[in-house]
Amino acid sequence: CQTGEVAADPQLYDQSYLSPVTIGNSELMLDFDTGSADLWCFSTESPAVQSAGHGLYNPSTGTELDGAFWDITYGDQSAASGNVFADKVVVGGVTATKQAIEAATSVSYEFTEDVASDGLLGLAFSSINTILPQPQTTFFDTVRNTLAKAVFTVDLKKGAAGSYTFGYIDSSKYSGAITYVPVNTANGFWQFTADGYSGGGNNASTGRGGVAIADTGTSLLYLPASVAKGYYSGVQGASFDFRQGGYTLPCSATPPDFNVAIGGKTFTVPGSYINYAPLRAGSSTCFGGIQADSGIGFSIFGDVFLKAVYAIFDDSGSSPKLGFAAQ
Ligand SMILES: O=C(CNCc1ccccc1)Nc1scc(-c2ccccc2)c1C(=O)NCc1ccccc1
Repeated sequence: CQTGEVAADPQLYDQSYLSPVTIGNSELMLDFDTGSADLWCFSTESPAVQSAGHGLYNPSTGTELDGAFWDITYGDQSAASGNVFADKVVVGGVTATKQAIEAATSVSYEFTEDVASDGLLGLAFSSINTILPQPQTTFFDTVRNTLAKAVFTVDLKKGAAGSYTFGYIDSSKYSGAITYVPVNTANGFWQFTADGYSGGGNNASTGRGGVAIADTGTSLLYLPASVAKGYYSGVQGASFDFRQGGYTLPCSATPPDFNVAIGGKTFTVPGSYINYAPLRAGSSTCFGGIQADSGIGFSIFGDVFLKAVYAIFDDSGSSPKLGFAAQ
């Protein structure tokens, strides 16, 4: 009965959180991503011009999955592709003896430039794993039956190291009760329904909720356009800047707290989390932590929301469920 815990280290402005993972005999820093289902990493097979500065997986310790390849494109059009090996993976003491490792033979510049990240560890459902001709399981699905309880938890923090646990819920990480909601796995995400929103200007259209996913791999909180518009209508100096592709606000602003009703419980995102980051170093204009989910098809509860709660990703019952508790 395995259990384990691993640190989640915030990158600049909490843009992403990285965790140490042992793959074969390399230790790499991976971005744990509940919004995708591929475990991929830079490798000795990646072109040097693309992998400079990154930790590399050396497939010599693994067994190649003949004829298997992978190719993934994310919503921001960043992309990676390569071939597949089976190798040992250890996360916080939890061991998968034969995990599909997707070794990159090509990555887009966004990944090359993010030198702190050596790849991603997908924690969405294996149904959206991109390996062809036969999709493989995520790390969580691979070790699930060996865990004390088929759950993992997410405790991200603003500007400080948080943690992921596997196989147990850490009662010291939250206060009050855990509120559970059902998960719809049809799209391969940890997808749930939010009941409603409040806070900010004209109370951000309280009452109308919608379909959302819990996504550690996305930095911000993407909400229905009407909710985002309503929220910023109460923030002095905030506006939708189409050149920046979203809402911006003065870095000197203290935006109001934002409340989300889920499972009949209200969770609050402190306003300071919504003054996200300067457009570029030294700018006095900041990008908003709440943005419109237009064109995505659902809302994305990314790190701006997740760092305000303790989140439980529970696949231990007859159907998966998500739990949220106040940190
Ligand atoms: O793709 C994910 C989870 N992985 C995030 C990630 C991590 C590292 C590098 C790149 C991406 N989540 C989801 S579910 C649905 C979308 C989406 C977003 C915008 C348009 C269409 C689909 C995304 C996604 O791409 N998230 C990351 C992101 C990047 C830029 C803007 C918004 C969201």
